[in-house]
Amino acid sequence: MIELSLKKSLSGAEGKIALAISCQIQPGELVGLYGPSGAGKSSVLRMIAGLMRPDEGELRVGEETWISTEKKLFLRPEKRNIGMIFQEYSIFPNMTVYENLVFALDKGQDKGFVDELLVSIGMEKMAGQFPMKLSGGQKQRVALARAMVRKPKILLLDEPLSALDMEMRRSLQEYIVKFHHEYGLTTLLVSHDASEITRMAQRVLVLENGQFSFDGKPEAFFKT
Ligand SMILES: Nc1ncnc2c1ncn2[C@@H]1O[C@H](COP(=O)(O)OP(=O)(O)OP(=O)(O)O)[C@@H](O)[C@H]1O
Repeated sequence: MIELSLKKSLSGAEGKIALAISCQIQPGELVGLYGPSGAGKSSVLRMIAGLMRPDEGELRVGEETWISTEKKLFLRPEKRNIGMIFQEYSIFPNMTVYENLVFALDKGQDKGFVDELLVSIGMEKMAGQFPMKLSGGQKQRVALARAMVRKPKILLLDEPLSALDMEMRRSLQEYIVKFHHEYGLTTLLVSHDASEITRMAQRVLVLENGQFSFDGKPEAFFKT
């Protein structure tokens, strides 16, 4: 279970936001994170990943404490077993698909898992291609596989589909849901797309004015 209670003062073009959020996420949940632009959705993911420090609060994952400002505890990002995908394609252009995946392996980790992932994303025949030759959807499939190489238990997705056309978007949605089930993940998906969240997630957290203003079934929120 992920249990978080975090505070962070954010400041941007539209002024200050006092982010003060708390929630519990059960293992195996696929949760959508929705809210207006600039509400702090990416910041929530970044704090979970260890890429941003909260001003105050606690983050517990299973038996581990990843953040406790009270105990002055902050687990480094590389120690957190997390996979992450962003909107922008984050694969290395100078490496083939295969090399991109192998590069993400832990020291001493078996390369066999890379072959399994290539099959899972339907790209085993494209292992020798460079990203330049791939479509946006294929690049994001590689990014998804790369995020999975170290067998994370948590997958954080920051609008990974928003640069894709509808057909590729649908296809990648299916890959994400498949991976979520196949690898027993707990997944958090930031998206601006109500239909995407409704299709993929069992639960949506709506971030507004620094707080979760809704926590429940996507159908219940988006029908209003
Ligand atoms: N390290 C930081 N410290 C303080 N404020 C920050 C920091 N990083 C980002 N911000 C500000 O926090 C606010 C929320 O940004 P964030 O990217 O988390 O929102 P978002 O909901 O993901 O937005 P979008 O939907 O447009 O991607 C912005 O005003 C941003 O400038």
